[in-house]
Amino acid sequence: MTDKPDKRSLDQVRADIDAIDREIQELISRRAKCAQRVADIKLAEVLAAREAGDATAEVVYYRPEREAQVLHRIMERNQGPLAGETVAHVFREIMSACLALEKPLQVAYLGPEGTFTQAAAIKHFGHAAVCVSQPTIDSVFSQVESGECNYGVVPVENSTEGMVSHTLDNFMDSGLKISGEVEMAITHHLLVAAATSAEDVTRICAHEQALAQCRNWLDQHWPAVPREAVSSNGEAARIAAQSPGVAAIAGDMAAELYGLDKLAQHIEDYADNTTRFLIIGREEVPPSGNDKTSIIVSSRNKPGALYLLLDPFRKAGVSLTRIDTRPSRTEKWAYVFFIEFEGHLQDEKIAAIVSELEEQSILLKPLGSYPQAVL
Ligand SMILES: O=C(O)C(=O)C[C@]1(C(=O)O)C=C[C@@H](O)C=C1
Repeated sequence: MTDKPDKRSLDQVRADIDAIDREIQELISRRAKCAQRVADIKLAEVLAAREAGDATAEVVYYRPEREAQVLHRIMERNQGPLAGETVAHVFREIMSACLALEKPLQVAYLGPEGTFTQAAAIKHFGHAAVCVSQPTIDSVFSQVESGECNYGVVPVENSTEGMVSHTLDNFMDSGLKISGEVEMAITHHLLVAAATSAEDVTRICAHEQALAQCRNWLDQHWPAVPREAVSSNGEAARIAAQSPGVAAIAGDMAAELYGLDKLAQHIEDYADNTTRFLIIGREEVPPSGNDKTSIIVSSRNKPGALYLLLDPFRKAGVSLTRIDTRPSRTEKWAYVFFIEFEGHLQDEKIAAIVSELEEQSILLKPLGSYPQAVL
């Protein structure tokens, strides 16, 4: 049996916590000053490059490969009692704040507010990034292309609903690069305005994908209540906040944003429902040591075409993480494949595979190499 702590020992431990907090705060300030110094160095380097005749040189404040390395190292050296991922989340926010001191990032995401895409943007960039809601995937791309926003966040695949073809189609025409990926476990709740009871609910609203992902649960628990598909779960939550008769299916972010109560939690039919998002930007990302590469390849419509495209990966022992095909949109493209694999375009082995593929395909477009998701 452990002794009940007395008042003095509680005070003592709190005094320890106060002293530790002071130290942590000092260290965070020192770290932030380092980030400011980093920003000065980056700016000086770009000014020197411009003076030397490189008119296109631009300061790149956000460095995804460096952030991934920092977060990996934090998780590796973690000794507990906090989980490695928990500590990494804290450092994610510290780096986010340090980067905002260098330059606040504008991040376009597929909105509206309260959707999982916004949650993905915050998970990846931290709370110091300025996240800007966009009505469509196209406008996320165009905001980044025009330089209005530094980066964009778009959904690319869902473990139960499959790939988001509109995102992949955008890559065919865009010069943007993938600079990162985020995975989000998607958990849905049944949400209502405060003080609404189950008996008051006469309609359930959600995006059609969310309605599909919760179909069995709804059939079992709410068979008689009409369901209505709306443009997003965030929109459903907004409606529920204004109309007590409406329940919304949405995630924690929407519940918090609109101050909704949970009538039921985790109502999705499949527990491991995950959505993957891509970060899009204008720069190529240097290797982090733990990277993925995405390419678009089109090949001639001849027997064994897919086999020929995949064989270089098999020979080099490189793991594919995804392969998808889209209907070709030009006459000469017979097939268009989206292929993702482990490694970086700057790795010799990967560069050799890509040049072998180039010989066999009508078109090969690298979409970028980027650090594998850490959190
Ligand atoms: O190392 C850099 O290039 C930094 O700008 C510093 C820092 C950090 O806080 O650690 C901040 C932003 C970058 O995205 C990466 C890392």
